[in-house]
Amino acid sequence: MTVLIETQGVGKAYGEFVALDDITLTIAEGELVSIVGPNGAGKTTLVNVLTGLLKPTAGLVRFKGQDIAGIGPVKLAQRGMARAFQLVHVFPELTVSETIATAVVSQRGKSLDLFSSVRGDAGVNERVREVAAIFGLDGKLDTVSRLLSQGEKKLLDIASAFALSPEVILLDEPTSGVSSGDKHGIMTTLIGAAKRAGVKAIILVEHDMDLVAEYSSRIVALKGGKVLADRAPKEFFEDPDIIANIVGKLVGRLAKAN
Ligand SMILES: Nc1ncnc2c1ncn2[C@@H]1O[C@H](COP(=O)(O)OP(=O)(O)OP(=O)(O)O)[C@@H](O)[C@H]1O
Repeated sequence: MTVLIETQGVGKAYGEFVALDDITLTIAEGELVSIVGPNGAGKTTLVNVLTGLLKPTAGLVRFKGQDIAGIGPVKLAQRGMARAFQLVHVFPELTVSETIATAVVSQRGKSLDLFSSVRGDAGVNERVREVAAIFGLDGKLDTVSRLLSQGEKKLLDIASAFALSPEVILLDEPTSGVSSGDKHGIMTTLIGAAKRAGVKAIILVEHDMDLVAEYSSRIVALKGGKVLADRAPKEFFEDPDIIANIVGKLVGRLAKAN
């Protein structure tokens, strides 16, 4: 298995507070690795380190063998790892086509003089239509994103990350805010799209244990900034310690939220 991402002894402190402690893990081609854990476990901090947004205070983080500590999302996307930008929330008045075009243009290193240049750029338009079609959004190209359903907004966010043609994609609660009936539809759409688009690995941060159990090839559980478990789903959900420390708590939280 080709390793795409690896951390060795990663630590991250916010002042005196240790949010990540000695995290060593790998993510290889073909994997869908879920990162789970209770509130405050360090998931967001870890993901920010893995995507080069935060520089760890200790240890190494590498993507395809190269140090990516703190390199930032733009450089990281150019090297092949992308994360949904939540553009839909930032620019609710942009259409589906303009939102995806923003990502395509940023990847091609063009200036953001978007709407004069993009409309006439056949290459960009073609890529926008291609990405929209993968996500079933081709009928909505001229709809402003504010008017999309919650599920469509999620798909548009993820489509924008796919527009960067990444090898690795990071999905941070891709179905949050979506009704439970639509969650599996979104997951299957995006996993199918990832395969078709040549994405080699997916990192998923997710609280919904149903989704984690169904779609992960491996699960990394964090607690108090440490790796509590790093296992395949079957072993993960059969371990009573994990059920007590992670799954039970999250299921309890979901039950309260629903
Ligand atoms: N910028 C910061 N400064 C100080 N402490 C922080 C900062 N960011 C996060 N923390 C703390 O670090 C710990 C880990 O936070 P993090 O957001 O990574 O957890 P999480 O697992 O993503 O939680 P949640 O599920 O609630 O989003 C928390 O105790 C949080 O309060």
